[in-house]
Amino acid sequence: MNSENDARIPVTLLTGFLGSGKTTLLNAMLRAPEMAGCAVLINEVGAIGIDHLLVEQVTEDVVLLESGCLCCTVRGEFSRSLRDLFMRRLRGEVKDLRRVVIETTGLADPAPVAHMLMRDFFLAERFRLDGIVTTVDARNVAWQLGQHEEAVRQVAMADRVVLTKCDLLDEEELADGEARVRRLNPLASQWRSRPGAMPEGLLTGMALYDPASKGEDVLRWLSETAAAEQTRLRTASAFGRRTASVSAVRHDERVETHVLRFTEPFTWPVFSDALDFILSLAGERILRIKGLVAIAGEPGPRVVHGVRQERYPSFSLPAWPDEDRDTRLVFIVRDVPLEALELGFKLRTEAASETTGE
Ligand SMILES: Nc1nc2c(ncn2[C@@H]2O[C@H](COP(=O)(O)OP(=O)(O)OP(=O)(O)O)[C@@H](O)[C@H]2O)c(=O)[nH]1
Repeated sequence: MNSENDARIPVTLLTGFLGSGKTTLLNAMLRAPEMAGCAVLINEVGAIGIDHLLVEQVTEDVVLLESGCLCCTVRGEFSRSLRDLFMRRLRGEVKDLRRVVIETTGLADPAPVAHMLMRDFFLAERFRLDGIVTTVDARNVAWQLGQHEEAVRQVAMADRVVLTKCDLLDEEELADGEARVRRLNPLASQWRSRPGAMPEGLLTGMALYDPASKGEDVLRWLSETAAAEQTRLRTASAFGRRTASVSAVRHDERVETHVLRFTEPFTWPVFSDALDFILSLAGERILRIKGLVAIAGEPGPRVVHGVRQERYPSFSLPAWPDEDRDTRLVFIVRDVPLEALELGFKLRTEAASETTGE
């Protein structure tokens, strides 16, 4: 069946390593007129979700998948959410559903998600995996592809790759990033991001996702997923119950997500200094930071982002996006205990308060 006379709802999988610009690209995509009628499923690991609060509310249908990493819990909340979406459309509660975009976590392996969309009978009859779009952080491409298997899989399985942070690099560095991507996946088309805009034609002409065009590795990952699924089904029927995970260990076990929460507002210089202190101590062991920070006297939170040791410009929201007014910081780290982060923050903010008398 060609995709033009296929009535199934196209699903785009938006993936990419930690901090590579998925949410930024998603916001740009949702502003594009051709994305009208798009529902969004956002998956986040960690005790709190922040990304869904930062997706601009141009679509009413933003669903947060928070019960764990999508690739590990694919049979649970993810398939349920897609089913619910379809049933709500049938009941007329979702008026216009022309596309679904699923933003995965930065550590997700796309293979189980792709496998589920292609093999689950209910879903495969109603939705079609249109394609996989992967964001690649041009500034950190060598580190990501060199050290993180998840990043390699995300690029290898992509139909379209968007190189991000291009505004921060020169032509030679960008060409190097593109060449690294091409070596892993010569068939994926590549785009360079432009701040605030969806790359032109990014989603046009994406036919059905075709794993066969992606090389042997991708076929192997998909078949490993299928084999794990068979084992799961056998185990499930043997014990008469369903289990949630497809694979016991899919991620680097040393990578953890910690959440710090503070009830008292900060002053910006004190917070900023404490965060810099943590970054200087933990260094390369910090993979990603993001959070909402309560600043005394400001009506909305400051949004902070960091990838490895680099902090990105923070910005203020005019109002809090939900009822919760606490500072919430998510740290994705390797080999950094939560207590070290807590202690670092405590020491530094207390010292600053003593100096300034706050
Ligand atoms: N200069 C610049 N900054 C960017 C670009 N794309 C993203 N960023 C910044 O990079 C940081 C991370 O971007 P996100 O869009 O949150 O990245 P993400 O992939 O959704 O992050 P996770 O969900 O944590 O994996 C933010 O501070 C963005 O503003 C870009 O093209 N140029």
